[in-house]
Amino acid sequence: MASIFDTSHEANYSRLIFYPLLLVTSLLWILHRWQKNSRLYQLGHLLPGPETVPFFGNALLAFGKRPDQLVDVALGYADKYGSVVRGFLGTKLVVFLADADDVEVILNSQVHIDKSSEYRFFKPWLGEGLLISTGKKWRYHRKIIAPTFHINILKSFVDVFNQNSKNVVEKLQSEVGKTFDVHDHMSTATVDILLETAMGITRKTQDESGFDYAMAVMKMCNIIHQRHYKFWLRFDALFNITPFFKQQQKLLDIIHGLTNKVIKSKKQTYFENKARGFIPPTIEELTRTNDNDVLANDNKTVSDTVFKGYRDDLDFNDENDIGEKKRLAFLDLMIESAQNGTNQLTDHEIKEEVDTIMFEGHDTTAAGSSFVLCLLGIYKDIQAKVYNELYEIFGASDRPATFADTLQMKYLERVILESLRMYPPVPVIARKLNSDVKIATNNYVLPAGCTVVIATYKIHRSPKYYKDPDTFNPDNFLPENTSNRHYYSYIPFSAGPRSCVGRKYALLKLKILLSTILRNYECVSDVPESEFKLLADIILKRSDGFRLQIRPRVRTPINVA
Ligand code: HEM
Repeated sequence: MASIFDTSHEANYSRLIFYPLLLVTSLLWILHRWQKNSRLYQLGHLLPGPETVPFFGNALLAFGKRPDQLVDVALGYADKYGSVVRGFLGTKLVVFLADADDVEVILNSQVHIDKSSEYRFFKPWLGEGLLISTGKKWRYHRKIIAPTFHINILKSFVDVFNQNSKNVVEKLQSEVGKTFDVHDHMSTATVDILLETAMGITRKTQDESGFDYAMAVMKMCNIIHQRHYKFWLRFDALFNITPFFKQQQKLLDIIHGLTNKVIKSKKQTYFENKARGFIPPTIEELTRTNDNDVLANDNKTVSDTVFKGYRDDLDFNDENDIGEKKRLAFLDLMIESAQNGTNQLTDHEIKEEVDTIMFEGHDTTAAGSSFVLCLLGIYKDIQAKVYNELYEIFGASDRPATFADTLQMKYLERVILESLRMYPPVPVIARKLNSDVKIATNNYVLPAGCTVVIATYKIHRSPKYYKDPDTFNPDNFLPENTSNRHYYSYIPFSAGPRSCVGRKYALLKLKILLSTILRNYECVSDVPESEFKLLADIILKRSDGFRLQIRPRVRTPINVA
């Protein structure tokens, strides 16, 4: 009796395991067949790339790798397969492009402007701001935001850039004689500058909330970085049960709390001023150019030439000095034009744009300036040439830089551009295709629905466009070397209609910040480039830290061998 009972119990137990297993296997088989028959899969497999395994595609290739190892993994595949490489992350097709002709097809298009799904991690923070919005909304907002970065408005920020650069120099005094991470200082300075230029919050008017905001921006960037390289954090359901989610909520309360508070108080001030008969100048008035202004060749920056083939909506330095104009932060400009009816932005949309500018303008320039200082610390002869140029402009004086001075910093500008070539702060750009695209390489067709990753870092290091691409050489940006180079072989700020609106702002700020530091300190770095441990999440950084030493500068010209 007992043995009969045991046998039927075992049979029940086997059935309990067998049927669910059969169901799961059948489902996986159906999924696999569906995957194999899908258009994305079939067209994707016509592109070069590593062997795939069922369900995972190529996702396992990145499994167990540290974020700093992923850069080498990705570069290894690019070396093996060439300028077009496909990979499957499960059912998702990702195509990496590293040829300027192919990249131009995507970036120069008015159609392929949608960001890839990875950008959704920014949504709780930036909402539908310029970085992630698309379609009509993006086009409308871009039309409103681009003029607020007009060169005349940027000129009015020169004092802010100078004052904050001076603050950095003072803070750096405590680092003399030590080895320290210069990125911390660049990050703080960048947020301070942004608080003032984007929101009009100065050190004087800033209370604790300004400092908390700066800290929250830095920590939010960190959480988003984690979501990019920790695979499981990509799923909202999992992310929402981790401590990161709670931390994110708190940080967003601080960030949005301050932006909302500032918008409210700025609007109130606007109405009070209006009642007293004071109307601030409009964007049109601030950016109006004088027809008699002649474009002198001396007023062109190196980047005016480098970026002239970008076909974007940013103006050039096409005028002489416009004289003293009132300084208005981006937020003031947006409020003013919303109130006078020039734009239809709601307070909520203005908040999203200000938050976007705070994010985009922060980590990018902090990383960019840190790379420049470390590279100059390594290449002393190049640093000497930069200093000699600064000495010619400023002598031994301590006077702040003017906009006209920045136009004379041609060698420094080449150094910045070269640093952005070798270490582009945004190392890749990702787009989602809504329709098929034929690219120049082998007439390959990239199918609708795939994600295109433009491998800026790889293009910038291609021997096809740069002689000795792994050597730091600011002369790569001499006119004779730039004139015949493919425009899309240099895209640190992206290019085309969706290029970085902050490009001119960034270059002007970098010139003032870096020139002020270099007039006061000599940089020394004993970590060669070969030992940089690059970490590419959203922004390219060094996981080994931006270690630097500084010495007070002896203000005399340096003999360059
Ligand atoms: C060295 C500094 C910077 C670099 C290398 C850089 C690079 C870039 C790149 C590559 C993009 C395109 C991103 C993409 O398509 O995924 C972008 C977009 C953008 N950047 Fe920058 N950026 C810098 C500084 C700034 C600054 C200082 C600001 C503002 C103050 C800014 C504001 C923006 C905005 C708003 C967008 C979105 C534009 C759009 O989609 O229409 N950036 N930036």
